[in-house]
Amino acid sequence: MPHAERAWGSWAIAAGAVVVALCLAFLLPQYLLLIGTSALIAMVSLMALGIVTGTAGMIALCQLTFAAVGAWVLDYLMTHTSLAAALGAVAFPVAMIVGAVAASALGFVVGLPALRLRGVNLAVVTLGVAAAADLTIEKVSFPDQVSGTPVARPFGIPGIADLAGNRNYFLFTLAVAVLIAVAVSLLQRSRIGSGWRSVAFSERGTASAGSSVTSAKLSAFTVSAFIGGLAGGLTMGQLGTANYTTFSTANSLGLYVLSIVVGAHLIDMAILGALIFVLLPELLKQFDIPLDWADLAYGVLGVVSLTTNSNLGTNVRNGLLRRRRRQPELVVAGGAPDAAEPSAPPTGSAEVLLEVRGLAVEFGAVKALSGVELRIHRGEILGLIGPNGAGKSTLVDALTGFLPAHSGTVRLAGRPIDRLTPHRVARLGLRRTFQQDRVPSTMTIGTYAKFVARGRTTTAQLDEVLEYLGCPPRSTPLQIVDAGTRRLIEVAANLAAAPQVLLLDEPAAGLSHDQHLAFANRLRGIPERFGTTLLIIEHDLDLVRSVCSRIAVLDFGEVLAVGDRETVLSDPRVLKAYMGEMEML
Ligand SMILES: Nc1ncnc2c1ncn2[C@@H]1O[C@H](COP(=O)(O)OP(=O)(O)OP(=O)(O)O)[C@@H](O)[C@H]1O
Repeated sequence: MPHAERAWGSWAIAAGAVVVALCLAFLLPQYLLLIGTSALIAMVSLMALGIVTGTAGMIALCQLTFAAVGAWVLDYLMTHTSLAAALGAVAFPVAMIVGAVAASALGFVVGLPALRLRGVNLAVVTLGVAAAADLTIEKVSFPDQVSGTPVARPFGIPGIADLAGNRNYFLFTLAVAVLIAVAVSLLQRSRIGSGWRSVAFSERGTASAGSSVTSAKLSAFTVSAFIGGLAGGLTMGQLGTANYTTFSTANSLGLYVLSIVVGAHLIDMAILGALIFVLLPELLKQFDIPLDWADLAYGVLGVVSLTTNSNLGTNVRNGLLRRRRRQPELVVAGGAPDAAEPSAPPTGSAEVLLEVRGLAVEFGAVKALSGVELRIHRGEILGLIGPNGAGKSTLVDALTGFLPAHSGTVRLAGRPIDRLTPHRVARLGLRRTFQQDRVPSTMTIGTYAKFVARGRTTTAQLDEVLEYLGCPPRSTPLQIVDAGTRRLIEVAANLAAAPQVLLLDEPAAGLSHDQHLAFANRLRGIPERFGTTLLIIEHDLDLVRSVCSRIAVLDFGEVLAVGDRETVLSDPRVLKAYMGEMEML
């Protein structure tokens, strides 16, 4: 099913849910209206958590701590200050937003450890935050408990003893939930959302696209905490009062498991999660089963989701949208060689665009690179070859900022870049691709390429570069693209960013023979057509011979030879270095 169709499917489900909720507001009795409001608040919490866990791929076990902060600040402003008297009907929404800002500040702080920690270590830290918050709130208590005055609902809506009050508060919560759903949906489709999805798949891939991994992670935590804080404010309005058990660590854990079960980064699935959240306890009550069994049910569903690498939400979604069960066929790049392409490799100008002097990298006792000197001229394609373990990938890592602990200097168009972070290097116009797959399967080709290009391309230019390299159309989901084609898409996306120099680390791995030939033809035309100078690491010497005018050879971390291809490939030292791989030459 095309991506656009799926997006419309989500909107249709969400719009249908809003209509149903509006109807229910006028049909449901008092008690069910209260449950409906709880479901909407749970939906908001799930959307918030879905940003950090589902989209950005980090574990956060303190989501209700953010809600607690939002609720506490709102409670304080409404019961201990003159805000309500000064602002009247709008005091509640204003206090709710101030509470959410306070929660987002905490989210930023909690996100800081995420810059260094991943997986279970991050889980432990966020769990610690939740436990510390539990203890603190138990000690300081909620302001309404100290004053004995419950929080007044917004716009003069009466309290929970009143049917009209509960209906109006349900509608208020519905309006807030819809606004948040629209905002989250737009964010997910924006550059910021692409950054979250990219960082979940590969931090190196994100940095090489010129995006800051730090910003992506911190923004995910901050936005998630902001929305969590709004959910806390809504809870205060719903209950009028709160204590330390309302936002407990155990409830945070339950919410996390629920988000795993339903895949809450999809907004329609946050609705499903909210329904499970309120209906499961009701069902248990009907059968006189203790409510603790709900936690057990979440636990079992969570374990099933984690072990089967699937979730209830996606399964229900697939069923609702009647998506075909079988895996769609892989999309592969076209591969017929094009006779119209230039036949001689470009030689470039005399200008040195990238200059490497005395570069050395050590991994403990291993000298991966020592005294590397290299000059790449504007407009050329330089081949970098060498036996396995010679230091080729290490060189690309060092040039692009991924190995800060190196000595020597690197200059791009005369500017020193060797102390810059990877995303700064990428933004200055030195881009790279990877040997391993760093292309996130959660995006379409177009979304990914636009993210990598950082606004330096128009849709028409993007289509041109994709077509030039024989890639599938923009709307194709990367999930159904084969591994070799994904590398071509990585090259195309980086070309769309119009870098000065692009370093390609084994770009032809995984391509068929036909695709190989077509790719070689296309590579030769890149400097002239797109103005990008290339350095290519490749084990396939036929490809190197056919596209590179000059070749550099690395062996045991040192430059063994550099010069025009015939001279280098017939150099006896190079032949010796390749002993055992002689048939390649
Ligand atoms: N993170 C690391 N820690 C320790 N040693 C490393 C690390 N990365 C690379 N090395 C070592 O540095 C040397 C150069 O490795 P590198 O991957 O750069 O070689 P390569 O020429 O790219 O090899 P290949 O062609 O197999 O990709 C090897 O001896 C490798 O074992």
